[in-house]
Amino acid sequence: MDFKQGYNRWLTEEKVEAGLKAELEQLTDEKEIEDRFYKNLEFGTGGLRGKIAAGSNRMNVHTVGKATQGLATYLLKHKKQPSIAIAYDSRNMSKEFADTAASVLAANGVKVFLYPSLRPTPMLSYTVRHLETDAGIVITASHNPKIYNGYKVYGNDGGQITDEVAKEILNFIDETDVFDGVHTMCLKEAEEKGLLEYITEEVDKAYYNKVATLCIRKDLIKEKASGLKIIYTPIHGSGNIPVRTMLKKLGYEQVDVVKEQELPDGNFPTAPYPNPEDKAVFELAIEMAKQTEPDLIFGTDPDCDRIGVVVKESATSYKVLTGNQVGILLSDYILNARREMGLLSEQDTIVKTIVTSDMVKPIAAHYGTQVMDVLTGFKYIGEKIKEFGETGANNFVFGYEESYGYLSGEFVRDKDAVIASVLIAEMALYYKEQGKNLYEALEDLFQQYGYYREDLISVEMEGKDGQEKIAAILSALRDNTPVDVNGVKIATVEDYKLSTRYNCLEGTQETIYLPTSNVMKFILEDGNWFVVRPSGTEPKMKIYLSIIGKDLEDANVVLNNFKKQVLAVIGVN
Ligand SMILES: O=P(O)(O)OC[C@H]1O[C@H](O)[C@H](O)[C@@H](O)[C@@H]1O
Repeated sequence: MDFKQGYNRWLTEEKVEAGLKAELEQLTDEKEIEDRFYKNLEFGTGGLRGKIAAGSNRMNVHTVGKATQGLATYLLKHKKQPSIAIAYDSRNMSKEFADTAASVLAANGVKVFLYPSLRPTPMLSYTVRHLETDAGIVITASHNPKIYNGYKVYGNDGGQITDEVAKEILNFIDETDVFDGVHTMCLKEAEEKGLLEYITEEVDKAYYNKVATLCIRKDLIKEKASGLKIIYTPIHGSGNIPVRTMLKKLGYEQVDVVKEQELPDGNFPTAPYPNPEDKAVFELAIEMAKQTEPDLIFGTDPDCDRIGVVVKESATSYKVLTGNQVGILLSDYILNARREMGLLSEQDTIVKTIVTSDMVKPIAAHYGTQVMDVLTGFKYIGEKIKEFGETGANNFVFGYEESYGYLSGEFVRDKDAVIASVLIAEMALYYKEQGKNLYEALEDLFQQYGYYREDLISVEMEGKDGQEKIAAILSALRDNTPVDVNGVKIATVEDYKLSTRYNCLEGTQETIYLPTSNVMKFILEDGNWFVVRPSGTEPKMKIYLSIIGKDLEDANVVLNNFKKQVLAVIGVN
């Protein structure tokens, strides 16, 4: 795409929104202009995600309008009178983009159900199922910094759209001219014509009632919840009301919210990177904890699909558990509680992703249950829930990713930090009754199943050059496959692009039955592994590492060494 042509068109086109045009007129840096116009913002299975700014490769009312026009065309092709639910989070421009999407859909005759105020992403997933709409949209860039926004599309099953559907929608988007091809209707007119309805509290209530059904040790909660001291931070996002409502409903009376991070604010003033993976977002919560000594500290990201848990490690130090560690704790807790309640069955299945720790495997084996691996992305876990519903061969009990996403139950088909907060509170309460905090409970699991440790290295690679560099690194790994890491042989190479699992020791190969993706996984003879993949949501290459140590200290040493060795193998430093 000739970026100069695109730039000139946006400069001269009448329909360009005045603020965006003014922004474009100010641009002088040729590289910046190229990056904004060398392509259209990509629409993939994750929908759109990009910087909020003017340009064809940016998030703005025009690119959102174009994507929505493509989506409307897709819906109308498959259904005579389609309907859709729309939610948005606390980000800058989220409400505006939600309104733009509603306006375009209504103009195309699609019936829109729009939330009147911010809601978590998982509540949209629920709403699609509850209102039986044909699709859903959430405006959010999840945990990304404030300059980003995004647009995720859901199917009528409440899960994020599949690769196939995304491709079909993309074709319609590509056929749409960003200015002349997008229909719009003012929202007032849409309401009058019955094409727009605002979603009422009835849906919130139905969702809260469903979440309450996921508690396992119900008596324990009834008797003891009021004694658990919790510090919670919504990190300026959409979790504040739903998480507190749920905790209150269940009887957790002692919930202190971090005041400075309580209210929605798209500038994330106290947490520039509003990601519960980042310890910095918990600094204020930890300060509070030093005064009040709570039993549990946790925080949810802006669209409340991710959750981070902080534990007290020693008298003075607090630590954010990794996504893997919370997943391990919850997996064991859920299976154990199900066993105690007589609910456990061989069909019980935990679904995780290929970049998530394998420590859950011996745990599931201990309870006689199963673990299934899928590609990175919660949509693949959502797809499994759907498949289990169809075949009846498995019973979905829990799904999680190392990236701080968890889900139990079947009425939501995406990671849900409201649900996770309720489960984590119940788990903390259970261990409190045993005289342990979550850190001690985790230590017990390590002792029983092995000292699994994981790490994630994210290498920033911005723009077009960055994309090319990541592709080149993966090609090099594919073409000149490493044979060892510091003398330890690589036993298995999984290439998810070619769908092959190669046993390097025996020279045999089998097929991987997962959708294709440009991901390489290397499993060493000693069971340690690393994975390389491009992030689908940020300009980053991600390297995931997993090792098993003899004890906590050994695991730290092994992990540190492994990190250096793997970086050397990949040729990144
Ligand atoms: O592709 P990445 O940047 O690693 O992000 C991967 C993550 O993207 C989104 O947040 C999805 O909802 C997650 O399910 C997924 O894990």
